Parts: sequence; C-alpha cells; structure tokens
Amino acid sequence: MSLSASALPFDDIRNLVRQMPGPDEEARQEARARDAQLTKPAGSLGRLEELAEWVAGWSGQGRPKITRPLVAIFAANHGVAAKGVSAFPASVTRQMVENFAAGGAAINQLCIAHDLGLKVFDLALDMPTPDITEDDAFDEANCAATMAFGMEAVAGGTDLLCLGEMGIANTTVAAAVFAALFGGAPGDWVGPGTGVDADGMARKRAAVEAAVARIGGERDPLEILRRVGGREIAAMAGAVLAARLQRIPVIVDGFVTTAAAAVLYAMDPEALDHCLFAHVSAEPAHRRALETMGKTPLLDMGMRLGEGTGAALAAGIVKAATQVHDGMATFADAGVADKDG
Ligand SMILES: Cc1cc2ncn([C@H]3O[C@H](COP(=O)(O)O)[C@@H](O)[C@H]3O)c2cc1C
Ligand SMILES: O=C(O)c1cccnc1
Repeated sequence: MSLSASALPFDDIRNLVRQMPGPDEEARQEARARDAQLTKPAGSLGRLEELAEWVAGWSGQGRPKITRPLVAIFAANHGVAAKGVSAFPASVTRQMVENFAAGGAAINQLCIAHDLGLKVFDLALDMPTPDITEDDAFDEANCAATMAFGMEAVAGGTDLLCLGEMGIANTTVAAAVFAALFGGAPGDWVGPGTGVDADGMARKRAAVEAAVARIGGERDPLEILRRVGGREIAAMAGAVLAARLQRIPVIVDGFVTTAAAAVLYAMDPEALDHCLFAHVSAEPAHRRALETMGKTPLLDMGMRLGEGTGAALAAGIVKAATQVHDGMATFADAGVADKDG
C-alpha cells in the first residue's frame, strides 16, 4: 500500500462540498405563509421577515425556533506575527483566550446580552504555523485535519452557529487568503487590523505581497488555504462546511471569518447560501470581500474587533426575527380585521 494517503484529505473535502444540501423550500414556503397571516401589514417587518424565512429554509422548520445559538471562537497563532504586522504581541492570543474563559472579553458580554452559548477552541497556540512569507502554513494532511477539527466542533451542538476568531496577525493572513483567492493588488486587501501605524502597514503590505508572490498564481482554494492560511481559518472553513451538511444556519462575523468562508465560496459560489453576513467590518477590505462575493451585510456598526462580536450582535436580531415569527398572533387568532376586512 502506498503512503500517498496524504494526497487524499482534500479530495474528501471536495467531495463533501459536492454533497452540500440546498435549503428546505417547503419549510421556507411554510414560514412565508405564516408570516403573511401575522397581525401586521405585509412586509412591515422588512429584513426581519427575510431572516425568519432564512432560518426556516436552512433549519428545515416552517416555524423556526432557535434554542441553542452558539458562538464558536477558534484561536491560533501565526509565524508571520514575527514580521511586525500587528500592533500587539502574539502572546495576546493566549491571554485573550484566558480572558474569554474568565468572562472579561467583549464577546462574553454580547453572549450574555443575547443569551448565546460560547465555546472557545484553541489550536496549538504554542506552535504558530510557519511564517507564510517564507513557508506553507500546513501540509495537506494537517490542513485537512484542522478543517476536520472545525467540523467536529459544531457537530450536533447548535442550531445557529456564529463564527468567531482570535489570533494575533490573522488580518495579515486573511488578506493573503483574499488576495490569492480573488486577485487584485495584494496591498489592497491590507488594512490596519488592531491599529498598526504607517510603518506597520508597510510591513503588512510587504508580508502579504511576499506570501502571495511565494505561491505564484496558485488558484486552488484549498491549496491557497494550506499555503497562506492559518489554523483558525482552516477550522472555521471546516465549521461552515459541516454546518451546511447538517443544515445549521451560520452567521459570519468580520474580515477574518469572511476569509475562511471565502475559501468555500471559491470552491462553489453556492457554498455560503446558508450564511448570513453579520456586518461590514471597519477593516476596509471587508467591504471589497463582501462585494466580490455579492453578499449584503446585515449591520454597519463601525466594528473591527473580531471574536465573533459582529456575529453575536446579528444573532440577537436573528433570534428576535424567529421569536416574532413564532410568537405573534395571526389575524384569525386575534380577531383583527385583515386588509380585506
Ligand atoms: C486585546 C485584543 C483583543 C482582540 N480580540 C480580537 N482581536 C482581533 O485582532 C487580531 C487581528 O488583528 P491583527 O492582525 O492586527 O493582529 C485577532 O486576534 C482578532 O480576533 C483582538 C486583538 C487584541 C489586541
Ligand atoms: O473584522 C474583523 O474580523 C477584524 C478586524 C480587525 C481585527 N480583527 C478582526
């Protein structure tokens, strides 16, 4: 038996992408029909109505209830941090993971505010992936295994998955992934992240240019992930795919989580149909990424934190949408005259 099994895992992932289910149209129609009977003028709840229908289609429930919403944060470290591309030291990744556990981070409070579960998965924080300006982040087996970890992380545990991440220097890695997937000048995908100064921006631009040049025109999305990605990005891509296979709706957060989702989009433009884009981050290239994929963000709050904070905020709105859809009276129930008297 040959030991070229390391060539297999990406093919397994490609096969899963080919097996992605579409939405449950019957459930979606049922939700739309119920919405039409609720005691309000048709369309008066605007995008809230669309959100309830979106959950219905992707959960397969005509009258959807969200009972186990979850924010899953994936944390990892990146060798490219050594290039001075972040305003903060790499040690902050672990310190923030400890802060999540202690309840002190922004995401903890948003989870309390909107009654969301929170799970944090740290991915070998003491072993950063190689500096992507010099080396591939993974070999294929490790990249696929990290995606599989992300898939496992969501298995059976939630009915609304909000993606979050923590990883100093990961806006550099995300910019490299976008540049390689979507093209354009690599520097156009670079922004201030945690708030680097002009010199930091120049180092970041040089790092993204070097990483993209190193893989010279690589077009395969999984190869791009393997060569210029990172662990939390691979795990999140796996989580988005696993959620699709289990018909769990997903809320994507900001610039970095969108880079993970974009890998799947590049494999199949319908791969993110079960995803809601929570917000447009203040990281400038996030808008470009969303426009490239034709995705409309729900919110524009000037946020640029990550951790899943934008997704958690949007989850509160999605929960409100399903609560309204499920709990409101119909015209018939309430004895309210409808449009035709
Ligand atoms: C205290 C602190 C908390 C954070 N929470 C999320 N991030 C965000 O900033 C990092 C990416 O930005 P860059 O590429 O510039 O390093 C990621 O960890 C991201 O989740 C944080 C960053 C810091 C410093
Ligand atoms: O939009 C994001 O996800 C983001 C922006 C800056 C830093 N970290 C994350």
